Amino acid sequence: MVEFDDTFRRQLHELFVWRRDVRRFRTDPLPDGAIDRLIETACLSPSVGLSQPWRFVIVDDAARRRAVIDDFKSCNADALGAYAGERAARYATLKLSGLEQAPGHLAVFADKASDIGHGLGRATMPETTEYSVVAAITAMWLAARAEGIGLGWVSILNPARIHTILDVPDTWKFIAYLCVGYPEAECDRPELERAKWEHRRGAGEFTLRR
Ligand SMILES: Cc1cc2c(cc1C)N(C[C@H](O)[C@H](O)[C@H](O)COP(=O)(O)O)c1[nH]c(=O)[nH]c(=O)c1N2
Repeated sequence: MVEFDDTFRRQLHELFVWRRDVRRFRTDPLPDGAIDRLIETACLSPSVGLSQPWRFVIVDDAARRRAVIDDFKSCNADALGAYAGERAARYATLKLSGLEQAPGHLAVFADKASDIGHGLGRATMPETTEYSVVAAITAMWLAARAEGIGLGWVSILNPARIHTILDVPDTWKFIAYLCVGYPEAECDRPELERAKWEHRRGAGEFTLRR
């Protein structure tokens, strides 16, 4: 039996406040085993039917990393092209990945074909497989921050291309490409808010009572 006290709860709240999506990394390497440890923590996450559908690919190969970076550049150029006027000008100023600097690259997939969990909870909502993987990523994001490690989620990528680059089974659905490393700086406000792209809103805007 473990009990959590007020001090822990205050610190946990600070962890939520100070977790960031990181795009600006120092290039110094992560300690040996850091990514494996984060994956171990992620595997403690809730999953539909205890299916543990997360699949992790640590990307160390330089050619594969280069191919992912090239795909990001191509997708980001397309994304920029979809905006016009002032919004396009602002988009062009944003830094939307730390792929070039981050010492760690980690791709995360959902295994849609796994029998683990015997289908429990998935018959009516098959998408709960993907939800489970996102829950694991969130746990990893917070665990990393608690160690001073930053994590940046990159979704400006072509999933089919990532499949080919990483040569993973067809039944794996691409969920996230994560940059991992030490952040250049810490902040308690999202970078997109500081860049005046969007502002963070409070819970009152998203909560209904019925
Ligand atoms: C599913 C998903 C996908 C992405 C992101 C997040 C999530 C949850 N985010 C990070 C996102 O911009 C960031 O979380 C918000 O701006 C809020 O900032 P903090 O995470 O609070 O720092 C993100 N950021 C970025 O620069 N490039 C990207 O491709 C993505 N993609």
